[in-house]
Amino acid sequence: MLRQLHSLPGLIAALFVIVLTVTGAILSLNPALERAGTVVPAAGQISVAELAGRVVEHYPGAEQIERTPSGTLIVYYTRDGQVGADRVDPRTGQAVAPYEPSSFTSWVKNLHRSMLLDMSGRAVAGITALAMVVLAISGAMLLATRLGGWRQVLRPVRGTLSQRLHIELGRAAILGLLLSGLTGSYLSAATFGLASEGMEAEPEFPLEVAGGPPAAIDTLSALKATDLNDLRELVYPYPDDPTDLYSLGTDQGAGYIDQASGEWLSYQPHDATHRFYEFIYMLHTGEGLWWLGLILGLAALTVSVMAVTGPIIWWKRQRSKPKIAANSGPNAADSVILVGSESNSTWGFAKTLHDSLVQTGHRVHTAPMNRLAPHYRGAKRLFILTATYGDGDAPASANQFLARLEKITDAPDLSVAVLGFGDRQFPQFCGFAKEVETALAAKGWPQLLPLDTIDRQSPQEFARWGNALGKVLGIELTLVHTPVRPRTTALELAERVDYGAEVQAPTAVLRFKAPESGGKTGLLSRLLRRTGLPPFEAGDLVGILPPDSPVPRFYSLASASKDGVLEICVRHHSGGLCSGFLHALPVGGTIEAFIQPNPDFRPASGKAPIVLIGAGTGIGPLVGFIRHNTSHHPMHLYWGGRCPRSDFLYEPELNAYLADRRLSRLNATFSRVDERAYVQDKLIANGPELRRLIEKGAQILVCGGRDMAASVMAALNDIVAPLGIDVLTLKAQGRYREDVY
Ligand SMILES: Cc1cc2nc3c(=O)[nH]c(=O)nc-3n(C[C@H](O)[C@H](O)[C@H](O)COP(=O)(O)O)c2cc1C
Repeated sequence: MLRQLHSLPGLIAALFVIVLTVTGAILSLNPALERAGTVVPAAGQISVAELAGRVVEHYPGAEQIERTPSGTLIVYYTRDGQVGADRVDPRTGQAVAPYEPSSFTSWVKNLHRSMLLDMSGRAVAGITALAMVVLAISGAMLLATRLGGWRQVLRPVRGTLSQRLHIELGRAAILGLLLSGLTGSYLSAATFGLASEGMEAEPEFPLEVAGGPPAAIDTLSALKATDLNDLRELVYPYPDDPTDLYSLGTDQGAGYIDQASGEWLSYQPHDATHRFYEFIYMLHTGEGLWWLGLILGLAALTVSVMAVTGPIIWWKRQRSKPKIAANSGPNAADSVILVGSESNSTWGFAKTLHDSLVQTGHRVHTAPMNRLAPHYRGAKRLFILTATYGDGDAPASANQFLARLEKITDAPDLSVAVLGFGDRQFPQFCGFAKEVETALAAKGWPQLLPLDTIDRQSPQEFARWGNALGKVLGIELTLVHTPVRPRTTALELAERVDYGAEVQAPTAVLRFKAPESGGKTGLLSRLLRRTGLPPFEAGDLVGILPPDSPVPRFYSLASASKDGVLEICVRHHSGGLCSGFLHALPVGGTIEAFIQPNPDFRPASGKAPIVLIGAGTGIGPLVGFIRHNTSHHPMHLYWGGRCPRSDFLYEPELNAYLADRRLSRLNATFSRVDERAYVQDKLIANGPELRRLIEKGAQILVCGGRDMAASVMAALNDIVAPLGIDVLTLKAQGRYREDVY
């Protein structure tokens, strides 16, 4: 619901919001520009009488003096039968320049207020301002939900570039946008009589005047008692008419002043509602508060970027959403399927189960696990199909499931079957599915079937689970699902560097490029510096499909697409289908591959040092980070291999990076030399220095095998213990990230 509330008005209003905010940002410059070209005396320094006295010396035909909210003084006058208007200096009363309101500003103002139309345009502008309020509030609530509560809303965020831009800009600008949206909505409501503007003071016109010869303007007591900074306008009496009066408007009220006595003959203050209206007007326009205007203008500018990133996020979500037909509502369904997935393959299995149950007459509701509802009114059974990521962690669509489950107190009237999807190569095989099963059992949720697991999307294992489920449900259930082959790109091996054969750790650095398309396109691509590679960053994953297998194997990327090559570092495991295929691949040979973004595993921006830790092929993404460290951010690398003569991966590159300061410190250790040591031993030896780095806010990125990662974590726990923290604290702060396999 919250998401719909955020995305629907967002999409509809995007265009109008862009017009409103870009024009708003332009207009917000005016008060500051005006202020920069204006002398504003301190309060109590110049009275209206003094100013009027100075003005009259230069403008004997002055008819009116007006002061804008930013402090610009404009004198309207008649000279030789011609009317004119000048900006004047309050200290001398002399002209600064002729007053010529900018036609561009009036056009922009018109566009901002009414889309260059009449009242219908004003209504659109008002509704757009309201939509901006809805967007700002629903966006903040979405973020709070996503980050686990209002206290967490300032936590670092992860995600794709569009997501991070959208959230960071939204966070920076939200208060400004809320203020602009709320004040804009109020001003619009006032235009349409839905809110009151109050009454501008309308003093009575005095019927009697003191009479007698007019006194010099700089001696009039009412003008002497009025500070220049309170002036709005002073209108002079008609020349040679002793019965006419001065009309004076100030921030507080308005009235008429006798030409001869200089006394107020009538005066009326503005009412409180009008003063409130003017205050809101000032907050909206920044007129009279130029610095606020600039802040609001900057906030408004972020909207144009968010109006692009928002639809990109929405479109990507729509595209990746599986199309589930006949999806009943959560309370109308008798069977509920909840899906935990990161790269969507589990959705395919869920859809097969959904369709089969619908065909056998069931009403089925299928949704992501994060949408677990507190009640499913008519449901008899709940199926949880979930993948596992990281080191037994939840996939993206299930990362809030356990927290939601925790909040449900009553065991429901339905029974549950959990089916885990994973890969037996990972030590925490289906680790998250097991965690879910344990949490459900601890809460006393009845079991429909014991936990079952599917290795590498095996259609046979899924069909077998379907049979077991059919028996329990008393129906014929045939689950036939062939995993959809991911959309891949062909890449050609351009270069390989081999290491480690002598130490029984054959490892290759493989560099792929897009195959030459030749002809015109190739030339155009070269001219446009296009690489033909899909976009990726170092630290993302590449999924490679070995021949005769529909299931991809993932490798961490050591390059970014802007480098023009896709680089990975692969160790040959005996019997390994994909590593065997890659090690046998000759230069010129091709692979089928696709990118899986891994935005969590990246060096943080900012000045804090980065500590990179890895062993063996784990150096791949770490080298990528160092290669792109052209701003010479302090980076310390700890890496472990077997023997410096045989498997010192990337040795020449690392030395070059040390020389040009992309790498601050290289700590390489080897396990098959006389002083044998592993990377965790080096960490312990350098404990005090690491502690200093961590105290300075260092971020730690670990990449490599699971055993190494466990030893590194244990060593670092000992190292940071004197600081009163542990690795889990650093993890929660986003300062300890792992890419472990
Ligand atoms: C980076 C990464 C980490 C993974 N970690 C695990 C794991 O710890 N345990 C496991 O059983 N499977 C793991 N897997 C395998 C996935 O859970 C499995 O491929 C699953 O079928 C993917 O489902 P999805 O496409 O719906 O996300 C991992 C896969 C990747 C790419």
